[in-house]
Amino acid sequence: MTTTPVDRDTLTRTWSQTDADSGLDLRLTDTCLRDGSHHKRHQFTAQEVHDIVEALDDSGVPVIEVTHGDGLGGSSFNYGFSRTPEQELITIAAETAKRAKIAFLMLPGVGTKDDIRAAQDNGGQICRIATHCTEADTSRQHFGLARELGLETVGFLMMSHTQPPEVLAQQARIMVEAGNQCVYVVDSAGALVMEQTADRVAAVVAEIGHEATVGFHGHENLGLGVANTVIAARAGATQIDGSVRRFGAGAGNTPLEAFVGVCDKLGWKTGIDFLTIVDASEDVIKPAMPEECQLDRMTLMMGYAGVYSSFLKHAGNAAERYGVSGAKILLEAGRRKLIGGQEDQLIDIALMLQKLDQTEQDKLAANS
Ligand SMILES: C[C@H](O)CC(=O)C(=O)O
Ligand SMILES: [Mn+2]
Repeated sequence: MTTTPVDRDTLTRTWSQTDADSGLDLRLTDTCLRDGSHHKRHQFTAQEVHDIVEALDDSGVPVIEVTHGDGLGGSSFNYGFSRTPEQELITIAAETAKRAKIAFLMLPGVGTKDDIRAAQDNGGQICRIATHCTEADTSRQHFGLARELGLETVGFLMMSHTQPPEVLAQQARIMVEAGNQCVYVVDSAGALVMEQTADRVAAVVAEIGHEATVGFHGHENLGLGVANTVIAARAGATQIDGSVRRFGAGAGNTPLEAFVGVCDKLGWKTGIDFLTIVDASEDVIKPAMPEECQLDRMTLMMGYAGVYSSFLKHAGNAAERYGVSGAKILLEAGRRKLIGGQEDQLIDIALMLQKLDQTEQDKLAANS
């Protein structure tokens, strides 16, 4: 393993100087009202968003992300329609939070510049722009606009497990040159294993660490959310995502409350009160979840095969509709290296599996 040693003091200073949360070692973002939207099939009610924001804000969570799971404009036939318009949810979140900043996510090509403007008008303060990790150039004009509007900016390099550290570093450079202030290594598939996380974060820190901050967004599909997040922080990530109770796509995200407890034990200041956030998890977040996020056959397969976590419900739907194994759909999706936006190919795979007999299906799975 090769991890570049990091000057944590310099990094913490970089973002503290531009943010009111100075004094924290790590700045945590809860994403259950965005990543959890996948798990909830985008069915959040206004009341749930109000109650969750209130509870997270009371716990001291400094940033709360609220948007359709696939970002601004995601409410569609392809990704699933929202029960409550996301701009309404952003407005409620901004009106409810007393201290926390409200972040929103957008994927170029799914959301538009007008969606960014509307999200800011409704109280969003942090614009997070996500691209596949080899397509950072598609974010240039959106970062430009966000900075022009005075928004704080964050860039997401999705599916970071698919590229080596040096490619992520080059892509991070493109985002920073476009005006982005923080680049996240995003383990969309929950496929990264410890040192692989550290090496990617360290490479991005080495490339942009003196101009911008670095973040890490983990998923639990191999049960490594907290471990990967700790090692990411040790490698220099100072902005960290998680979702209380793991409320996110696939097996969910790094459980934020557990990570807060770990930070307390490591002496890393997050500004979040452990006891309050544990109560919020039990009393407010749990009742809003359709079910707990599971580490089961389907989600383990996602981590193992490197499949985008938000494919879980789509693969489940296709499996049920065409009477084939959801786990085999996911294995084949991993073999084909599908990325976000290719959800329709899960149906192609299900139809292909339907035509194969059991032995042929097993052979295909074994080659994945
Ligand atoms: C749009 C995606 O759900 C973004 C994300 O959370 C990830 O890639 O992970
Ligand atoms: Mn995610």
